[in-house]
Amino acid sequence: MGRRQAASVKPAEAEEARRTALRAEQAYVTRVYERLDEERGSAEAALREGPAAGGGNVFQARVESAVATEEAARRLARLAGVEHGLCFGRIDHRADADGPGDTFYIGRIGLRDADREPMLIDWRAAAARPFYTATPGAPGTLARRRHLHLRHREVARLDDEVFDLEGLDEAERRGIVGEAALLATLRRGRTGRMSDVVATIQEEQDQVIRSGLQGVLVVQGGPGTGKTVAALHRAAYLLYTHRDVLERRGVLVVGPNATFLRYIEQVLPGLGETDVALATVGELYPGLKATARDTPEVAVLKGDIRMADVVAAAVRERQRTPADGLRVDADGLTLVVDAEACEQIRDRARGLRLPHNVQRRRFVHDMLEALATNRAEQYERIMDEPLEQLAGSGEMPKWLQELIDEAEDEPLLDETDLRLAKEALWQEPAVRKALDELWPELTPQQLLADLYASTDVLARLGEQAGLPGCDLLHRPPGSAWTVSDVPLLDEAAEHLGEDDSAERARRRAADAARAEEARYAAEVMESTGGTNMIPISDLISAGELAERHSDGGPPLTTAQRAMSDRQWAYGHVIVDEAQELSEMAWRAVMRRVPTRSLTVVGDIAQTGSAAGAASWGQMLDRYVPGRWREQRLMVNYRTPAAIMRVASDVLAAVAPDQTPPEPVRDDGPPPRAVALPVAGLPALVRDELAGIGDGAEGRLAVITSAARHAAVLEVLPDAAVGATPEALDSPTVVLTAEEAKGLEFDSVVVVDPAGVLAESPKGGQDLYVALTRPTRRLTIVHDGDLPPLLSGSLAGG
Ligand SMILES: Nc1ncnc2c1ncn2[C@@H]1O[C@H](COP(=O)(O)OP(=O)(O)OP(=O)(O)O)[C@@H](O)[C@H]1O
Repeated sequence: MGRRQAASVKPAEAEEARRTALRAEQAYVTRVYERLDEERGSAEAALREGPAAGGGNVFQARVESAVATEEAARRLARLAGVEHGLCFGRIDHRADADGPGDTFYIGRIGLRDADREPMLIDWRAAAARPFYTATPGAPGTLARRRHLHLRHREVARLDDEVFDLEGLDEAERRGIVGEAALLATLRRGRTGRMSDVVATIQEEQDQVIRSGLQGVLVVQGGPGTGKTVAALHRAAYLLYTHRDVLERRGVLVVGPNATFLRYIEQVLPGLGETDVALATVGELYPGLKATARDTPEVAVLKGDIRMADVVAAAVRERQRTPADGLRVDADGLTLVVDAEACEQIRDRARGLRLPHNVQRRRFVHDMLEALATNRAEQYERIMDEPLEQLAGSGEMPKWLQELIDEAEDEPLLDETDLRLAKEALWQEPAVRKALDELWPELTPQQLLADLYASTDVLARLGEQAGLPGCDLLHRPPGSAWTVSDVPLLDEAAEHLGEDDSAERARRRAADAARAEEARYAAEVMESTGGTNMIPISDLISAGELAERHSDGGPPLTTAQRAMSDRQWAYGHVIVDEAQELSEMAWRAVMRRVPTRSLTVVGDIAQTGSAAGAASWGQMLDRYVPGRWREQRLMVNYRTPAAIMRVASDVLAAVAPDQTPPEPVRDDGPPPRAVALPVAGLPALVRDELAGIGDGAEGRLAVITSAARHAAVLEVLPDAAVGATPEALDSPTVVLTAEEAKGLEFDSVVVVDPAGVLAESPKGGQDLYVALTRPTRRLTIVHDGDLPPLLSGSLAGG
């Protein structure tokens, strides 16, 4: 870290200097917190006061104050999130000929004093950048970087890195204090939640964080290189730098499972950002929270890009024409539309290039017209029969013949007749049934459930799309939706258009809410003196006022609005553990960010899903051919070197073309392998928990093969299980390797490594993932032979 100490300072002097420095920093930090309290106070007051007392235009004021209140609420949320470690750094620029160098304090947010002078620089501001980028080799204009470690509002410790001893005055030189801030942070026990690293961001991470908003940035890095944490800081940085666009359009973070999202959910609020949408792929389709997983074979099929063609074909299958024409019994007649006309009507509807449910309106309209015309023709024939007999008998009166001759040139049905006839026919159950069968209104769920229900259709459409084996997707109707179904539902929704009936219901509910608001707004008008006191030009109608006030609850945040709207276009999307996404999942993600402004975070060496990525190009070139940029993170901040040696042996065997990251830590006990039946786990887990502290801080995960999962749960009944909310809060949790992805624990016990290897769909990546979860201790438990690829770097036990 390139820290140079002032070696000549005597210990007593150094101690006194340290105390003086601490006192000075404490005084500054106290002032900063006082300022934070003042800002909170004024935001709270703005919220409490609500609508500003009316001047001449009470309605305009009400609307404006609603906006101000929303802003105050947002500001309050931002201020509430930054209490912990508000100020964490200080940079001293070198003195030069013009005088002493500037000193800046760096914090989670920017604060100015009552005179608008900066007290705290937001870590994302350009002025804070040297705090992250200065190195001994390239210090820029910095003389010193100081880390302030706070405990609540107290300054507990200082760490200095001095780049230019000459650039500091004598008192400052004596006051140089500290131990490398990064390593101190890394050695802390895990709390079950990811925390921000805003005080110790490393330079290669800083480049990721501050990379431009436009285009696709791939952050490729081995386990523990801080990809996730850097991506989250990037979200906060982008929101700060491009707030105008991103606050409106929103930022979405896609993570591998709900536990992972919970694990990271505190990072952004701690960085002052509370309005970011977090979702798994299983939650991308509003209204659904799919968590069930398919077998690897099925997941591979559902994730294949050719499924897009299968879904498109499944929709076309539902736009039928009867081979012998349509015949419907209605009104005592059998109405007929011949096969050729049916096909023409279908093709006309298809030609609209609109979604199926919208095309359906055209199809129904044209079919009703054809049926109505046919009915009129039949009626005419019926009417004509007695007339023809009359004419044949030669007894046709002249006046009647003239009328018949006149009518010859008139259309069978005029516009009004046609409309009425169509309306009448649409009320006929038999007509509706027939048209629904030919071109049904469909929800994505119906389409997919019907497709999965038919082995024949699956096989046929799969073959047509060049994707054999689709009959494997067969399953009974009513089965739970899986994560791999969600991109297919999304695909189907694109073809079908929004569900018309659901949309109508939503509109009705919104209308009702608006009516209620309008009533309320009218009451406000009345109680505040009526409309005649307000200049007409400034008047906002009750309806308009209601419109702006949502439906009575707290206003929806951008993230909430975005998450409930399938067609929302985000300003930026971050995909974590992105190597796991299938081709179809990428389609669903890309749909949500038409500007293609994305951060893609992952590690090809950790791809566990059989449908996941073998390379970034495989997934991204389709959307941004050759236009994505890659940044690599090479340093592992999580896993100590001895444990990484074991993991690296596995990586060399399962993915020899991948390079493991370089560990920065070299502490902790050596990893060990223990020959032990599952029944011996409770004692081992007890010892391990004792080894990582008092249990209040330390977290332990037992990562097991699926084969041993049930047996492990039986002997560890108190442990939390799987990707559940408790998983992060319990001292011990039992997980599969897939569930452990992205998480970390002080101690990890890997049970049945041979099983984990054998079950890994890609051939071993899951074992690599499991071995790279610990921050301090690793124990491998086996009851058969240890797989040879593990024995090289392990101590027996
Ligand atoms: N600059 C840093 N300062 C302090 N801690 C850091 C820093 N960078 C990373 N870490 C810590 O290292 C650990 C690993 O980070 P993170 O989970 O982001 O890595 P990752 O690359 O996403 O790993 P994986 O691929 O295994 O999911 C976390 O505890 C994180 O807080």
